[in-house]
Amino acid sequence: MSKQSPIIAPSILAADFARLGEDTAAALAAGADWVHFDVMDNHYVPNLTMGPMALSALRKYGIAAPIDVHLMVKPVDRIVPDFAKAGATLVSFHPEASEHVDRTIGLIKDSGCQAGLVFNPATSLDCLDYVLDKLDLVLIMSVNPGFGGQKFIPMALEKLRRVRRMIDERGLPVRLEVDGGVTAENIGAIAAAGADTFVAGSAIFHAKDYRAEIAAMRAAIG
Ligand SMILES: O=C(CO)[C@H](O)[C@H](O)COP(=O)(O)O
Ligand SMILES: [Fe+2]
Repeated sequence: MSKQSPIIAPSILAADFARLGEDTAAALAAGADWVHFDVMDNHYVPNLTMGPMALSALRKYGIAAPIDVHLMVKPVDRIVPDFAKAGATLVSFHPEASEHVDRTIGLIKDSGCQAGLVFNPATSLDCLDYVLDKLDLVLIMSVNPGFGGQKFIPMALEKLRRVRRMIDERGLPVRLEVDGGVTAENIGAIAAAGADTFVAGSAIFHAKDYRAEIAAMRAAIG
């Protein structure tokens, strides 16, 4: 199993919160594949964003694309079924935010969602040895979580290469996602390091022309 077809997932953290439905729909109409939905709890990370009600509102508005929920909340288990009911497609969490990583993965799957595990820049990949075959996605953070608009941390590239090797050696259909500071300028190097799923917030939503920005990203991925 090698790299899967590229997915571009705009982080709506950088969208206009006063017109979230329209802005999300505009990014999808401009060629994005997924919606990346950042959930911050002012506890696991020092910021506060959106919950299941906002996700449900996007579904009601008519957003039908896969919604990739990035949970930066601790503890994580209690809120997982709420996001599943609200219409999440994939739910990712940080191992530090769960007392029992394997149990949380099971909970996400039993709720009817795909499961992802997220690694901060300084978090070890050790637990992946034990759970990689149960995951649908591994997310490598290329910034410290909590805020959009930060600069890409280059050491994420080596981590991506390591996870790409693990996925390929085991022949697993696991997506490898990157999140934080992704731009049309650095996305080529990120793809070459093994990522196939790209979150980009500021680069897309702060661009004048979403379509041109997404097209430039796709061209650079190759
Ligand atoms: O999880 C996140 C931050 O914790 C965001 O998804 C990430 O920062 C994307 O925003 P940008 O592309 O602006 O860096
Ligand atoms: Fe994120």
